[in-house]
Amino acid sequence: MTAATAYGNHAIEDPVVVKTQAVSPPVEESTLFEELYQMKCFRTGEFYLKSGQMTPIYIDLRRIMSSPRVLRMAAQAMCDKVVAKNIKFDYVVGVPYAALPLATLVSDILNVPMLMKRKEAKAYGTKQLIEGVYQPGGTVLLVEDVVTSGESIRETAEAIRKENLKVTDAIAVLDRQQGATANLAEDDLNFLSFLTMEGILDGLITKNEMTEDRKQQIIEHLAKPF
Ligand SMILES: O=P(O)(O)OC[C@H]1O[C@H](OP(=O)(O)OP(=O)(O)O)[C@H](O)[C@@H]1O
Repeated sequence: MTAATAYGNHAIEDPVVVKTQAVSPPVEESTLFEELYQMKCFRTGEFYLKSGQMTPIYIDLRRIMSSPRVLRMAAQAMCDKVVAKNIKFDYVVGVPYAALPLATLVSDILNVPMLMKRKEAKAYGTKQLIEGVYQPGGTVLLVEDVVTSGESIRETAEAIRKENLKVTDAIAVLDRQQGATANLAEDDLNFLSFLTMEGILDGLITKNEMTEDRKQQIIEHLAKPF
């Protein structure tokens, strides 16, 4: 029997219990910032993004998979937001690769099935681009780690929509605030994030690692078209 839940109709046999809110109190932005700071996820210098743009600040959330506690906290933060916004979905898909561990935990915390989108289809086996068990017509929530332009989310949504699945919402741990919200809206995707670049820069000011002037310079740099 398929179980209908607050998150939609699951294509799995067992009754589903949504267990999100009872598990732990909501994650605070400042708490997650501190954990990411301690894990050295924020680096200033000269780095290049997927888009080719130079950035004076690089945010590497791939590091958090090395701490199950912090990884879970980041996933919980996204779950809190999804629940607060009352977003409904039947499947969770992480944008490959960095968001895959996060998506796994979001799937576990919300008890919603996960699917996996490959970067490239394999040339052997089933040759599928989307792995997992799903019913056409189901709705997918996309999970990202860090978003810049939103292009990776857009590409993932496109591949998922080709499988006759719906995608209306995407959530990330962090938005670099470089146009993703507007870009994704053009593709009928609502985008939410738990943290923002501005919040990270403010946090680095409190750590005496950045001045207000430098923050403004960085914001101006990141606002340039790329
Ligand atoms: O919003 P966008 O402009 O698409 O940029 C963000 C994407 O860039 C990074 O992935 P990356 O391409 O480095 O690949 P990875 O996840 O495999 O490390 C990040 O994990 C996002 O997926």
